[in-house]
Amino acid sequence: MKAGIVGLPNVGKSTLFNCLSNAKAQSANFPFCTIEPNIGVVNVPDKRLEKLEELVKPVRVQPATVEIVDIAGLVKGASKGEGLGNQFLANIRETDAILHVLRCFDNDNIVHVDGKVNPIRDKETIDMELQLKDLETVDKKLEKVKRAAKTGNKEAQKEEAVLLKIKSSLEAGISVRTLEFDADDYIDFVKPAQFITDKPVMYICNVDEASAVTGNSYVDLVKEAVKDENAEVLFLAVATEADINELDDYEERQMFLQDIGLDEAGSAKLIRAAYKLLKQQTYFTAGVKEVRAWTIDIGATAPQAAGVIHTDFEKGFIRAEVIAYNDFESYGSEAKVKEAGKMRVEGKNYIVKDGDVMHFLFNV
Ligand SMILES: Nc1ncnc2c1ncn2[C@@H]1O[C@H](COP(=O)(O)OP(=O)(O)OP(=O)(O)O)[C@@H](O)[C@H]1O
Ligand SMILES: [Mg+2]
Repeated sequence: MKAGIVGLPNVGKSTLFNCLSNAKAQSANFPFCTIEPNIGVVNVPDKRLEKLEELVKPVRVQPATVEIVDIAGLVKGASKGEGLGNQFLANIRETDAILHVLRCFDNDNIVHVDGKVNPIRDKETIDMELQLKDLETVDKKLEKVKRAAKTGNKEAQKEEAVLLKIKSSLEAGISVRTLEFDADDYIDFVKPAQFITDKPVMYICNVDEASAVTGNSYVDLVKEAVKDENAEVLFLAVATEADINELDDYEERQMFLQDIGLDEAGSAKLIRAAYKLLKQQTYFTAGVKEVRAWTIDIGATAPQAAGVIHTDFEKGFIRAEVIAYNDFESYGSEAKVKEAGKMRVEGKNYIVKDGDVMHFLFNV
């Protein structure tokens, strides 16, 4: 699962990537600095993992990770190939969620491709290009399904109706993610089409250092503009945090963050939000050799969770011993949790909860 950083050229996408990842992307004050996507595997900060480490004192600790892709900037006309657009749209299609970066800082030295800072117009420009790309997709699909629908094929007629609804919405500037579908229609017709505007989105307002804690009027405008989208809006002093992230020493980084009024890096918040946006959650294994956070889909069953460790664990799954994270923390060890009768045994149908500390029993 990966999240793609999307936005106009020169708004701070690569700089944001550098806040998040230790892989360094080139960032510079000119449009189209990035062409080939930069890919980074980013650790998901999790206080619970730190606590488990403290309690269990393992040899190794392995956090959950999420993949972040820094993509080239899109401009008006990208869907028609403007500014190398088509290639970049393909890069976006390959991601599972969109981190939409909006320039929310004034700075005359930093070029804005459309002349003036205006995050709302910028957002609309990007949305429109993505919607135009989806229109192309829907038109191609309609072409195929039309003939079958005409001959009376019921399934094709159903699909045609769904596609027509998508088409007219896109033409009205409405993204697929905001539409409602019958659950089966969604699974059969919408999901497989992989519409770009169906991917979950989060808005990241790139602000100046002085607005790192409070945001600014641009951020307020963005929040107002997207209030019906059910999407998260975060703000982050991207350039400042990228500078801080350059420092190797943790204490030093904390000091600089406190200087600008933050007790935690905005990028840490962002990574956790991206993880959620990708509909991922964490369970833990807590052995003396290794304490580890594992990533599963929200709604995964115990055998599916076991399968993330090894496919044999899933195939031969017998049962799982489960400790709720809060119990582990309050009793302080597996032994004490057991003593208190708080360890549960769960079977094949158990839906894993975020933070569960798990141990699997299986046959090979
Ligand atoms: N909050 C900010 N305040 C001031 N300058 C910033 C801020 N964020 C980024 N910049 C500067 O803006 C310029 C463009 O940044 P960056 O290269 O990250 O943009 P980009 O969106 O990746 O562009 P491209 O689409 O061309 O790859 C850089 O000089 C960067 O230092
Ligand atoms: Mg870039």
